[in-house]
Amino acid sequence: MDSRLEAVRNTVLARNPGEKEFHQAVTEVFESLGPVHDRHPEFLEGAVLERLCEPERQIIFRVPWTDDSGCVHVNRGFRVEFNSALGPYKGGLRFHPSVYLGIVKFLGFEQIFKNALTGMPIGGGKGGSDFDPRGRSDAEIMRFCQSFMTELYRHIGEYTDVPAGDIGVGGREIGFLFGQYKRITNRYESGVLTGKGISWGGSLVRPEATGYGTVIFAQEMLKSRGASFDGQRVVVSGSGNVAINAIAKAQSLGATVVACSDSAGYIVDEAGIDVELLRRIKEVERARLTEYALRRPGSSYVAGGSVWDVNGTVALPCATQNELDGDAAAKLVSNGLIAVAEGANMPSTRSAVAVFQEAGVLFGPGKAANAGGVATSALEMQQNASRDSWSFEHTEQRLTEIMVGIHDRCAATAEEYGSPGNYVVGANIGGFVKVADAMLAQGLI
Ligand SMILES: NC(=O)C1=CN([C@@H]2O[C@H](COP(=O)(O)OP(=O)(O)OC[C@H]3O[C@@H](n4cnc5c(N)ncnc54)[C@H](O)[C@@H]3O)[C@@H](O)[C@H]2O)C=CC1
Ligand SMILES: O=C(O)CCC(=O)C(=O)O
Repeated sequence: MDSRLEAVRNTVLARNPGEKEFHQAVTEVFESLGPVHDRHPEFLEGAVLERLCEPERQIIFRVPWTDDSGCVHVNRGFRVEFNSALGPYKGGLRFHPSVYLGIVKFLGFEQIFKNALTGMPIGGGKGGSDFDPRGRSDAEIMRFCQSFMTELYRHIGEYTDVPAGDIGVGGREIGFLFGQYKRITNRYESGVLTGKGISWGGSLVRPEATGYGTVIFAQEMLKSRGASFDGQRVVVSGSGNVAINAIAKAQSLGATVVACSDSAGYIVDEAGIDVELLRRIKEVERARLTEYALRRPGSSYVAGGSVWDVNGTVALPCATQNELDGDAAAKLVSNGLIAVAEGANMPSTRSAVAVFQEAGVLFGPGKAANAGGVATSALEMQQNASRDSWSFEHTEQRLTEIMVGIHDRCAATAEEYGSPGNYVVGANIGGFVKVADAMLAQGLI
């Protein structure tokens, strides 16, 4: 790493002790930015990096709620409003027991660059809670969401901060959160949240957008080498919103997706995953992945282990951070992998990324490859602002144009800064320069 940037990075790490995922995200971005600072000394003079790494605002709050038996629980809620140079803070909410400040900050930091890459007017933020939704009834989820929003409402708004979903937060939770916001404020402020239901201000394609966008990005990478999804053997991790829609899109382009996972194990289905069955099991019944193998002849469930043991030519990690390490990467490479696109945020460890890049595998980092979700959230905000509702075809066309644009911008930026084919460099520099220019233009704030 460039020594000027290393000094800033070390200060950031020392100021934020124990936040290892945030440290990892910061380090990975800084490693790309040396050439930019050679060309733009004004970024150093303006302390852009120091400011960028310090969130504009961090909110931590108590979330008390009662379970169905009347027992009181207390969770912790977070919203990190990281950077508003390009627009209102924008980013999802994660409900998962692993959530703490370091996770929310890594996600919020990544979101700044991702949102800049979309070309839409959105800043970066992220939030969530250490609440574990697993096994909770609808009534418990509703009470938790209502309590969470009873504090969060005073910090968000169409022009301030616009949350959405992430792990553990989907359409059901956004509904409960929106209802409580409306009740407290007495305002039907559609643009305050995205990922809403289609009959009350949501956008068609938003549920599919992250998974579809990841595959569109991967398809563009494959095209750069004269290949396509047609005939590829694809391995996906996760079985949530992003994974299911990535599977659907990859198979619609002629690939066979042979495996996907949850936190307890994975399924293998050599005939290609039956997406409608998977959707029913995960999204309607909210059951475990084991159900899939019980109902689908010819498929099998492997308890524990790693889905990356299954060989494929394309890998789409769509579960969670640091789920694919250097050993798994080496195994995938030796099994014939040609491309990886990250549907999840930072699913590959730094050593995994190094293995892929050294082997010449096409590698699309999450902040570029999974930007279709937040981009379609911005399209939802546009529809809300104009009290309009677009067709599926029109919205999907916009998503496709945005993803192709992100791919091309990353490729062109990597080339311009001397790292042709390196989408990590392209995404980090492309996102950074846009935000840094806006920050300098807006003065010392
Ligand atoms: N929902 C969205 O629009 C966006 C989501 N993402 C990222 O995509 C990833 C997945 O999010 P969603 O699909 O929305 O969440 P989700 O809650 O719908 O699904 C998460 C899935 O990951 C699995 N999972 C969690 N930990 C795991 C582990 N250790 N090993 C294997 N599987 C594990 C869960 O079983 C579940 O199937 C996250 O990294 C999220 O930050 C990124 C951009 C947008
Ligand atoms: O749609 C959004 O606002 C947030 C999506 C998100 O959380 C992400 O891109 O990681």
